Amino acid sequence: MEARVRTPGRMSMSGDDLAGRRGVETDVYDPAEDSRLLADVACEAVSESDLVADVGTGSGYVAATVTAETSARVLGTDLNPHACRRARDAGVEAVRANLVAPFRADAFDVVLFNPPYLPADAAAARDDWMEVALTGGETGREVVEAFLDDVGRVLSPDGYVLLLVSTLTGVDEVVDYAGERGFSTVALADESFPFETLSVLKLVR
Ligand SMILES: C[S@@+](CC[C@H](N)C(=O)[O-])C[C@H]1O[C@@H](n2cnc3c(N)ncnc32)[C@H](O)[C@@H]1O
Repeated sequence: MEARVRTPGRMSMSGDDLAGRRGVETDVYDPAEDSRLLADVACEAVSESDLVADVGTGSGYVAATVTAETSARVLGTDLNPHACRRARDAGVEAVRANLVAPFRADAFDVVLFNPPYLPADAAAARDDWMEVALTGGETGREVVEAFLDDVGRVLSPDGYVLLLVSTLTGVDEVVDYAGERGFSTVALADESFPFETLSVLKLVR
């Protein structure tokens, strides 16, 4: 599966852009530069013996890439049933789940998440799966914060999170929120685009 580079990316999407994207999209987020950045960092970080969760797996691109490059077992999860089907078609073990809710404590060595992070535009809001893939409530951080509230529970003692964030979402706010949940944070990679910088944060306790 190839990551498709979108120009411009989701960072610069207005409501019209979203509508246009929806016009050519189905129900599943196609891999883009954010997916590729997270996959690249994860391929460097993950070991063969790790059990990995790819939360919000979408097409399964990140999970499939990490499995192919590292031989680690990667379980994909997504709220969107169409995404779960598409990920399975790509060879990914995928389950429908809200974030990490169904998983037992200490289940994963590594949790990956390329979250919905755009602040929602109430005027352009649509009740569909692309909205779920792209927007994180009024601040853009609502899904990320819900994730940070629970992800520590499912991490093994030496486990860590690789989280894709954007300057559009407020990186400092995400780092502060993670800190309040007991995580320290280091940025492993950054990539700048005209309208935003994407970073992959490693969160450890
Ligand atoms: C930006 S897309 C990323 C897709 C894929 N990981 C990638 O990098 O190409 C965000 C994904 O998170 C999923 N998602 C949104 N809210 C979720 C939730 N509460 N629980 C699980 N998945 C969720 C969306 O359905 C979407 O597939």
